[in-house]
Amino acid sequence: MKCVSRFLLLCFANPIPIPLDPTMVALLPPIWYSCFSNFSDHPFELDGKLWFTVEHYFQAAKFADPQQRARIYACPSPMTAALMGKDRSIPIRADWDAIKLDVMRQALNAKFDTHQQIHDFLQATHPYPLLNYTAFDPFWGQDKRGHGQNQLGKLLMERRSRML
Ligand SMILES: Nc1c(N[C@@H]2O[C@H](COP(=O)(O)O)[C@@H](O)[C@H]2O)[nH]c(=O)[nH]c1=O
Repeated sequence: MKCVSRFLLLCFANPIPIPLDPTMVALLPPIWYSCFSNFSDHPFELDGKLWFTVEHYFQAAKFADPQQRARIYACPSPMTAALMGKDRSIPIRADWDAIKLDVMRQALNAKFDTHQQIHDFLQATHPYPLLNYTAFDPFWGQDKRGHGQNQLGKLLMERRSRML
């Protein structure tokens, strides 16, 4: 990866690199970074099953109910898995807030262990900050004003630091 500035943020949920300075230009098409989205089509095995996306695994893990887990597992797209995971007509695990970072970490590990190409691409983004750029998710992402915890970006950078 070649960038003219080491301060470029690589944004992947809405993959538009944000130059912090007008002289900064990414030399890769922004869409390439979408492989870091949890919606990306990179299946992996975990807990004895083959999961279509990280989003499927993460949303299913919210529920103790095996039927709801099975429905999310079989969702035809990550968006339908995300919508089903937000359904509160079936209760989520009481300890969800305490475990959700670990669940996401496990799924990301499985994804990047399974797919060598995106593993190498994640490694190649070093030392650029990774930003899950979204106005709609103040926990997993961050908006253009810097509001939000960017926990997904942080987990990806944590995974990347173990590759170096
Ligand atoms: N809505 C959306 C994404 N949101 C994803 O939703 C998950 C958080 O779900 P929850 O904890 O239920 O709010 C987390 O995986 C986050 O990345 N991601 C994307 O790439 N594209 C999207 O359109």
